Amino acid sequence: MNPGRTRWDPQHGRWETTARGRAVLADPRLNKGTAFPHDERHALGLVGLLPPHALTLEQQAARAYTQYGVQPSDLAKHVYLTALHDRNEVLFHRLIADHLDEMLPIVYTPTVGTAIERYSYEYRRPRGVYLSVDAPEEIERSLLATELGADDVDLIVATDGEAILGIGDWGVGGINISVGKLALYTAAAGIDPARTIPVMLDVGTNRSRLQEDPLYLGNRHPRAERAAYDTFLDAYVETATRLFPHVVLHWEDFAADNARRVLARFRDRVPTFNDDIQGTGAVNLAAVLSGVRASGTPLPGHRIVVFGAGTAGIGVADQLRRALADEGLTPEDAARRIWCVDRYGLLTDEMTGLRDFQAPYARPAGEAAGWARDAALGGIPLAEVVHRVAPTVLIGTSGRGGAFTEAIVREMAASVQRPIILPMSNPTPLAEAVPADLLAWTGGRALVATGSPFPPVPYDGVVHRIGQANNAFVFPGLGLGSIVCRAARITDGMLTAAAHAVAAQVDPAEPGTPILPPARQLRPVSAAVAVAVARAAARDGVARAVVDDTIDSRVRAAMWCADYRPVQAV
Ligand SMILES: NC(=O)c1ccc[n+]([C@@H]2O[C@H](COP(=O)([O-])OP(=O)(O)OC[C@H]3O[C@@H](n4cnc5c(N)ncnc54)[C@H](O)[C@@H]3O)[C@@H](O)[C@H]2O)c1
Ligand SMILES: O=C(O)C[C@H](O)C(=O)O
Ligand SMILES: [Mg+2]
Repeated sequence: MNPGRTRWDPQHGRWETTARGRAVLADPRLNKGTAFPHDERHALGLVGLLPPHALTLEQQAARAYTQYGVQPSDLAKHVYLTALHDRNEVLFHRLIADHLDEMLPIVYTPTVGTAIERYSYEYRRPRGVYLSVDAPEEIERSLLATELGADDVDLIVATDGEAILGIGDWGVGGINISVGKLALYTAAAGIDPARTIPVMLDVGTNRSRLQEDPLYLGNRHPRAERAAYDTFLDAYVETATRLFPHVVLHWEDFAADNARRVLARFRDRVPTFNDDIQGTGAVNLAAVLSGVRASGTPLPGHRIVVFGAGTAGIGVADQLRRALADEGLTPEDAARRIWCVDRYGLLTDEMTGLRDFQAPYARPAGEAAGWARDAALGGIPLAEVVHRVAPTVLIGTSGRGGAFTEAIVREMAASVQRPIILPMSNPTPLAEAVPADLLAWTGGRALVATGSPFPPVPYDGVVHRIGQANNAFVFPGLGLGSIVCRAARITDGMLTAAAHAVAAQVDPAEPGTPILPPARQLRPVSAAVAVAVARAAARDGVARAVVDDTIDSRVRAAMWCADYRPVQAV
């Protein structure tokens, strides 16, 4: 079977291919299955290879939805969608677009977590590009194997699989988070899937169970030491940006130290962002701003506790601090409104082992001198911090399911009318509290949003819909805006703009209204985020394309939709 050459012809809005027959059906970009019209069947050598009657995309999507519906578990649904993705990309994206609310938890958190854990068992076909720390010299050849040229790639999502959601090191299975994020880019922001690449940066795994598993598909050695790791990442960024000069580089699910280091190393050189630090920081800021509006107290009047001071937690704190500074506070005063609690308790400046990115939030030891310490923990626990600080905002980025206990939440709610409580950890079992409990413990007063999706909670005659404080509300629009304005860098100003754009999409004044928009509005929300991001890029002097009054329509015109395009035999 000769796969032939296939390219997208933007001028005519069609695929051109030298492939014929079964090679066409085997290419998920080209394959329309039973929807191939008769003229294309003839031109592409498909006559006789398909049953005679041609269906429409809508009919195919309805059939696929039925097939999806009879899958016995969420993992089976994920596997079904993955197989569909590998057969027919347009149909996959159409199905997701038609059922976004329902399928988001399957292609994305929480089920993507299970799929990552089960990767080497559920494996059917490869997707994306797998790069190995043991062969940095193969990076160029591997990226070129996609057959994509210099002008063909807008976006790469890469992970090293060390800190997947809150479930830790899953090695090569992490490719599924890159794939899942890209599915969201397309569903939410209409990023053309053919112009993206999911990448697995396989630097090994420290999970011995994977190293010893005969079916494990990744490198079977411990994670590379720092020098080899850095050489590999340098080579990846150098090669990717040389081959694809317009590419935006998205980093996902790196462990905290590498996440910070890698971002700091490249953010002033190329358009790049870390989703867990910056995307999360921005969606959290959106949720806080929206909750703050509902609470009636302006932001500087709030006391914020962040539980879990790692990649996401400090990313969240950094953007809150900037938002407070925007309200006129000095950076020091802004940091004083934020109390961070990590695995050894409240961060204080007498702590040993404080990480450099945590240091700005360390409280002066004197402030907490008389506070109760927990001997087993080795520091001041969350309960004591809540007792002493009386926070108005409580954020969970710890990956510790159930950490916001009834006692803690009741204590918080005793001194604040509308407590803003955001258990952001994923997947679902790791949420610091579940919305039904939070509403029960606060007499329905809590303003809640969660990292993974939760169903609405009826309480005292009001149905409370639960917003999803997930970076999915930010990264798709951030990517789209950056691509459309050809951003040379991704600045803090672009992230703040994204947060404000998300917050502007909701009016949480009505009882029961979520503080973030519903997932089914991801597309208009992402368009608004993209416009705000492009404008901010222009203000910050990093937009390489013109950003003027036409930016709104240009963003919308750039959004890809899941429809079949003509396939031209050449
Ligand atoms: N909703 C979102 O958009 C979003 C985005 C990114 C991350 N997250 C979630 O946040 C969680 C953390 O992710 P991360 O990438 O920041 O991981 P991380 O490992 O960098 O950070 C977790 C932090 O929690 C601390 N911690 C662990 N046990 C603790 C305990 N008992 N008490 C207090 N702190 C404790 C760790 O020391 C670490 O600093 C994950 O569950 C992840 O899914 C959510
Ligand atoms: O992937 C998600 O659902 C959000 C976030 O990036 C996470 O790591 O939890
Ligand atoms: Mg993540």
